[in-house]
Amino acid sequence: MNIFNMKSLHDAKAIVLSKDNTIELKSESVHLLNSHGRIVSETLYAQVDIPAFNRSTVDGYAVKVKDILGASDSIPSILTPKSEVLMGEAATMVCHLGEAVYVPTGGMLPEGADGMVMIEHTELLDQQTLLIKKPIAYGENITYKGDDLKEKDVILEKGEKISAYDMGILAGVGFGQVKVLSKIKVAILSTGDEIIDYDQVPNPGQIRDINGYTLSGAVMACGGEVVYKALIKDDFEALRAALEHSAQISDLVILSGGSSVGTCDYTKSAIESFETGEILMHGISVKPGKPTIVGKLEGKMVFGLPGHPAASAIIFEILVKPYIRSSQMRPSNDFKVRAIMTTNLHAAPGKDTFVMTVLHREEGIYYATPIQGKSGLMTLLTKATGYIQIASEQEGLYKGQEVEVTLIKEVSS
Ligand SMILES: Nc1nc2c(c(=O)[nH]1)N[C@H]1C(S)=C(S)[C@@H](COP(=O)(O)OP(=O)(O)OC[C@H]3O[C@@H](n4cnc5c(N)ncnc54)[C@H](O)[C@@H]3O)O[C@H]1N2
Ligand code: MOO
Repeated sequence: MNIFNMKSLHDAKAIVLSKDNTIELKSESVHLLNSHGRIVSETLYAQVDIPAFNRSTVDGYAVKVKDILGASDSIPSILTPKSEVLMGEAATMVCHLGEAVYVPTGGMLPEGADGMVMIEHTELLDQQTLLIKKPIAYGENITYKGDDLKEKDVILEKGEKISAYDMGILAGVGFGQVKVLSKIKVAILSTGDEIIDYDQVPNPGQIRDINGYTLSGAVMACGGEVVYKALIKDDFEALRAALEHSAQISDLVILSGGSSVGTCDYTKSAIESFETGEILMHGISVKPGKPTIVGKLEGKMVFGLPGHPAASAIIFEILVKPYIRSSQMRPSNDFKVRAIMTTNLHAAPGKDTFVMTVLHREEGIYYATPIQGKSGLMTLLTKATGYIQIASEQEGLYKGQEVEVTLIKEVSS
């Protein structure tokens, strides 16, 4: 009985990421303070120079460098100190030959000066006499107008994610509002008669919804917004109604459970029951996650993930996350670490096998220890630092072999 029309992982990814199936997110304007982690929807250019004026990087005296060539402790150069520059105010004086002007760190350099001497290399004998005991190079201890960023320089390219440092530079050039991609709107449906919410007490045979929350967190971590989250019983009409509502209010629908072929697994038939519904695949040759369904409804992608928490999480990582990133114009850039296997590991022949793994580091080398367990075990995910992918043609991995671990969280040691 060939129930699944199985796709290889490669083909599944190609279908999910094909131009016909990806969406273009709209653009919106957000306040700078809310821009962290958002994706810029148009290239941002500096509108001014940073710094906007020549300024000192030290507390000291602005001088003409040729006045103090060869200055030393034993034969200091003698200059006349002039009025000082005040922080936050324009330097209106001019530094002439034979003169020095006091400038605090970050203060504006007076016209005529071409170097800053640190105060510890000077000695103020009286109001008219300043000894300089060390020479400096032209431009020393000065940042010039536009050294950091010049007007029209690119700050962020379209599609880049805004970091904390980017927020600072955007403030520095005066951006109060930033044009970013709207967050992808995601509906998450946890299906199954046995599923109850966290605040209910399970009767025998019932379990609390884990996937709905894992998937919500995973969507948010990818920069998406969960606009609808619901528990749906194994009831064709209820699932159909939830799918219809989800497709209307979201850009993407994710279901968990009901992807297999049990009598109550309605996901596939519910999608197909709509005129605009279509099944793109049912079954991917991966372990875990084989019964995954990918379809479309009203032009929106619908991912039917397996109910087992680890399987649904792996399929999110390898299929849904790349889909969300492609909608954000960002190629997948999973962070991988090379590590040494601490045990032998068997793979499922003919399938790409994904195994949750703990990483530890000894003397600068990472070691990967697979967490053995069934895909229904949630603790696999909470313990794991990442996962190993064993290609379908490989029989397994051996102890001591170097592998790539794709990180799903930060490495703590
Ligand atoms: N005859 C076959 N049976 C199964 C096959 C198969 O190929 N032939 N594949 C197995 C595999 S692999 C998986 S994975 C599961 C997937 O089944 P479903 O997607 O239909 O998921 P359910 O049966 O609804 O649930 C499986 C398991 O996960 C628990 N679950 C479901 N939802 C949640 C949730 N939101 N939070 C926590 N746990 C959840 C559910 O109670 C079940 O224990 O099918 C195999 N069967
Ligand atoms: O997706 Mo299933 O987890 O291979 O058991």
